[in-house]
Amino acid sequence: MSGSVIIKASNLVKWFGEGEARTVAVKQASFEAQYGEMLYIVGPSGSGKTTLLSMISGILRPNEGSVVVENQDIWTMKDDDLADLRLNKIGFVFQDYHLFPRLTTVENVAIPLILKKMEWNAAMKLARDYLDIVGLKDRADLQPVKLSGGEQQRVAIARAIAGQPDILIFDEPTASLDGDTGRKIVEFVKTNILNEKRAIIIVTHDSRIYEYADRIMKMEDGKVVGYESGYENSQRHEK
Ligand SMILES: Nc1ncnc2c1ncn2[C@@H]1O[C@H](COP(=O)(O)OP(=O)(O)OP(=O)(O)O)[C@@H](O)[C@H]1O
Repeated sequence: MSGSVIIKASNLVKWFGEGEARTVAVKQASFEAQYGEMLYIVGPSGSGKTTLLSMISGILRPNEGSVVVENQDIWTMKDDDLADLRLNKIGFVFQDYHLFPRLTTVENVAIPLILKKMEWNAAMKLARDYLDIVGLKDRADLQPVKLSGGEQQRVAIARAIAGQPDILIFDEPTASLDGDTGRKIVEFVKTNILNEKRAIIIVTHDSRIYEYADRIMKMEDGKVVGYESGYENSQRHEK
């Protein structure tokens, strides 16, 4: 499936507020993401990255334009179908992990499985397997507060992949991590989580991880203004 389109966003427009208070956050943005690719979205603060992500993941309805995910035009779907798509096809890893502090790490990872109505014991068993994939099987019964930032990030990754999403979205994955841990996480994700049935989208400001991108899409002032390859970009940063 590598090379074919998993997300096609066309002419997306989103504004907030009305009249003089109106801010147009995304202005006619179009792009495609492909199966098997790690696509970065970069750009200055306020350039519309989060708003764009919210529209392609079925969270925020665009004012104009369309989003097609695996051949489904998501903003024409019924609410229930859109909720199913969000649960089954899209996984989010948030900058501050969003782990539930009172649950153990394995319970955190089991959440999407329970939401998909898997029986409790089976969900916990599978959640342990996902923790094993991210190298944290021995931390399964601890609460998140006992883990380092990099470990918590890996728990969030295990939880996101437990839902078996085709599209995995990371919002600033390295922002709370030191440079070395951040690079290791992204390298891990590229080697172990990305495959040809899946796409990974990363919003980041962190040029230290550009080398892992297949493509870097640049946004400015609500618009997509160009692309670079991760390699070109890391070469430039090394000069
Ligand atoms: N809910 C909202 N209500 C009003 N304005 C908003 C809202 N969300 C975003 N905006 C505005 O839309 C513009 C784009 O914001 P957005 O968060 O998408 O940018 P960003 O590139 O993700 O920024 P950052 O890198 O700082 O997260 C900004 O001017 C922002 O103030």
